[in-house]
Amino acid sequence: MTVTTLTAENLNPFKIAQRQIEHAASLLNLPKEAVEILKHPKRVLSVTFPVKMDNGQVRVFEGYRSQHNDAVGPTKGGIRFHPDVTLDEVKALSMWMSFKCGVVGLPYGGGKGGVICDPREMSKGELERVSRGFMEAIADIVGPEKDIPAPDVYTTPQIMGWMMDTFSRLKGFNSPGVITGKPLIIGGSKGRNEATARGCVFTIQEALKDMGKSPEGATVAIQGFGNAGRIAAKLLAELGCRIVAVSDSRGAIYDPQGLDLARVEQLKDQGDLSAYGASSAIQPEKLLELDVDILVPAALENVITSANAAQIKARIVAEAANGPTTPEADEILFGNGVKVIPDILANAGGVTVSYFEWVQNLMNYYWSEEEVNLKLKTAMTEAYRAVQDLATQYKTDLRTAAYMISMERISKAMEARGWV
Ligand SMILES: NC(=O)C1=CN([C@@H]2O[C@H](COP(=O)(O)OP(=O)(O)OC[C@H]3O[C@@H](n4cnc5c(N)ncnc54)[C@H](O)[C@@H]3O)[C@@H](O)[C@H]2O)C=CC1
Ligand SMILES: O=C(O)CCC(=O)C(=O)O
Repeated sequence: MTVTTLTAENLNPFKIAQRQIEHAASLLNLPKEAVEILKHPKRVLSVTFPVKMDNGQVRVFEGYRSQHNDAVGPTKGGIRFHPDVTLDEVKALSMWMSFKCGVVGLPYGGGKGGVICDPREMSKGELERVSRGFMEAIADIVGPEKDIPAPDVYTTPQIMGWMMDTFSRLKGFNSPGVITGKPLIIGGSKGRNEATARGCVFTIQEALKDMGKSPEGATVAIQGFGNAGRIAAKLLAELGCRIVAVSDSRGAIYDPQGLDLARVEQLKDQGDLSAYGASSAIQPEKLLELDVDILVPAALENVITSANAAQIKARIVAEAANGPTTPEADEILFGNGVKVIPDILANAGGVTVSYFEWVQNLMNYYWSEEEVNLKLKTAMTEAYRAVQDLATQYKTDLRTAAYMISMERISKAMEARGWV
């Protein structure tokens, strides 16, 4: 008799990122030292900083900045404000940034930051003081030629503006290139706010084309209704898709006939999607299992695991979020013929336009929105095609192919520098 021991799936994002690297490395012929280097961030800074809250009390916040690999160029990646931020999450997010930049061929390595806090419970003044406090705490290791932050979960253009201002004051000169995703008036790029979603939609269009399907009438469920999810909903609806379900941190709504997006947006602005109507409310986790053509996870990590992957009915899973699918779930989805457009490709539009913003800051010359969007379309479409071609060649999934392209690129840069 054989006894099968079921071990719990390891949901630690850092361990997951390392497994993804090892899996892609098994199909490549890279120096083993290069693979070992890629499995760890080069530098991690852990900080605490005091902030005076509105009630007069001082609260000490904790945050991190992880810089994964700078062989290709300075490190780049967002800053997350969320109560569940952990050091291992930030490390993984910085690793995913390196591979994301590699997929779209940007001259950057990966970085990421996070502060353990809940902006939904802070006043505007408290949020500003936390933002400035964190930038002051990490100022020594960031900069336009070192490490360039940007927005991520629960951080906004306004927060980028405050952080840029703090950095500039510390240095004694205006330094717009230290951070991207800024308000337009202080050096932001046209198109950056929509870029993550727009890039994701370009990849969905390519996937649909390969399947011989049209976006017209395709049904879509979107988890997360913030920068990535909300704008993806709008852009997909403009292409003729039917958005049947959306969710946020408070709940999910579903209408098989298609949601009235203008009303959903209005309710989100008022802070309560559930006011859409009781008959449309569904269990948030059920959104992932709806019978739709396209599923867009656009919230947090580890939402598609071995526990629900077999129940996913969507034909395309476009990962606007970072790390929504575990390796075990990837295997199940691939086996079931579900096309997963991996985070490091699907959401690379954000950092691509961040790169355009940084370039514009450095040359002090600004582009039209049309120019930005056209350059973004070219970058995303070419990246998608390269990843799809390699996946076909190796009979593997798109995530593995995307890792292979990036790891090869970073490894070559490390060799050229004499690191390995
Ligand atoms: N903002 C950007 O440029 C980029 C963002 N991403 C990724 O996209 C994802 C979403 O980020 P943003 O849209 O920027 O953040 P955001 O802060 O603008 O929006 C997050 C949304 O997720 C919702 N949410 C939070 N917890 C949830 C849960 N448990 N279930 C359902 N919804 C939940 C929130 O209510 C909010 O609607 C993250 O994984 C982020 O790393 C990736 C690339 C770039
Ligand atoms: O725009 C950027 O630099 C990075 C955005 C980001 O954090 C991400 O792609 O996950």
